[in-house]
Amino acid sequence: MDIDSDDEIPTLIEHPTTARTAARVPLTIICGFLGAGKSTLLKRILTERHGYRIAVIMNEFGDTADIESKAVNVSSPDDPAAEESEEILELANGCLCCSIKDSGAAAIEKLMQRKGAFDHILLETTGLADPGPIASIFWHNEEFAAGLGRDIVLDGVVCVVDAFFGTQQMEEDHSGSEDHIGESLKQIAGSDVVLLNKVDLVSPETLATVESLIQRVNPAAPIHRTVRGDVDLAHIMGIKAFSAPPPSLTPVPVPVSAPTPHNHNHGHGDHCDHDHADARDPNHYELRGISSLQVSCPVLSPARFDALDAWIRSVLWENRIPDPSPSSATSTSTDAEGKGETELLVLRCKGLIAMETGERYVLQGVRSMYDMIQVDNDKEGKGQDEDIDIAVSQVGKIVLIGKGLSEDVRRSLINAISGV
Ligand SMILES: Nc1nc2c(ncn2[C@@H]2O[C@H](COP(=O)(O)OP(=O)(O)OP(=O)(O)O)[C@@H](O)[C@H]2O)c(=O)[nH]1
Repeated sequence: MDIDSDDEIPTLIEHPTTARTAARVPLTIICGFLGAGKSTLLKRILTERHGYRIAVIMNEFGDTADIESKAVNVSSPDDPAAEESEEILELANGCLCCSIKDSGAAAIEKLMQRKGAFDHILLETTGLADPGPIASIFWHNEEFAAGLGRDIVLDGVVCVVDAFFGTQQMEEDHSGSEDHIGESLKQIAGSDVVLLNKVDLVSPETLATVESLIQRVNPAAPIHRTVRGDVDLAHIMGIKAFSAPPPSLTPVPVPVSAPTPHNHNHGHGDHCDHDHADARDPNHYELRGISSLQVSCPVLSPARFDALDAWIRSVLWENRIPDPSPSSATSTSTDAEGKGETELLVLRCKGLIAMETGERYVLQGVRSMYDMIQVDNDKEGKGQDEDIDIAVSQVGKIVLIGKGLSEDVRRSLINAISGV
């Protein structure tokens, strides 16, 4: 990406706030461990009066007796669409429930025929699903962009984690193979928001432990504690994870006289009752083959921005850091020897990049696909304090989540952005 090139300058026609993009319905992917509480969350959304018009796409709503019985109540026997009620149900609170039993795309296409009847789509995945490939269907997919992509835009990925079994699941969900990353870790890695559910079942200590694990696997995702999926829907919908700066990467401005910042990336409500004794090195963490890496990003010149872009391409597309010197070479897929070292693989990357020219870019990546989208300082700071723009212009941050994110990778990234 060459930001100096005239070809790359965003055109006035395609500004993000134009009518074309505004008309698209946001879609949120809900993933999570088996039994973590995905269906409970969705049932709550489908049955409570919350004022949102949401279409929920569930895997097996045929098994969800209480939702079906409500649907029977709202279906009229002489309704010509009754035959279809097995696939799309209209619920009393204005939501729609759609089954995705057969072909996912067909279910969504059918749903989109009712566009206007809902403002948001929630898509539940199975407990074993890796959200990365699913997110890819709705992002950077040419077929999708030419078809459903005209009506739908990916808003974010939400992962429901079981507070009771979460730690155990993350520890166990890892086969003997060095290359295997457990699905539960992929789900946390691939998410933009984590709902830590079933907090009623655990002690504050257990809660702090599982929360700390999640945060170290995915430092970019805010964590919200929930009981039976009771969450303010604004935390999981309309988050614009693929176009707006991640809130957890947005530095909070601190008054000069303030004490040492209480550096919280996660947003579990307004309280903070757990201790932070477990807050180890926040820049690098590895659990069962998956690791995360955070690097502060200085204000970049256009040349450094290009170097960062080239670095990301090399890491995401070729699974290697660019031109590693023999002493700093990280074992990669091209390393024939590979003796015991971990292959470099980025499952997710996020970042906020400030330019000398005053522009800000959001980096958002899912596996080999990524975007660096320019953020409109005035319009995209939704719900944020205006002062934050000042702080953001001074420093950015890059977070990588995946495998083999060694010290060499960090050094190489720092070199790329600092020009060393
Ligand atoms: N105590 C307690 N139980 C919960 C909570 N949330 C869900 N449950 C229960 O946990 C069980 C599993 O919840 P589900 O919502 O079916 O979980 P799921 O993620 O949809 O499960 P799969 O579809 O099998 O992956 C159910 O018996 C729920 O009633 C919670 O916050 N606290």
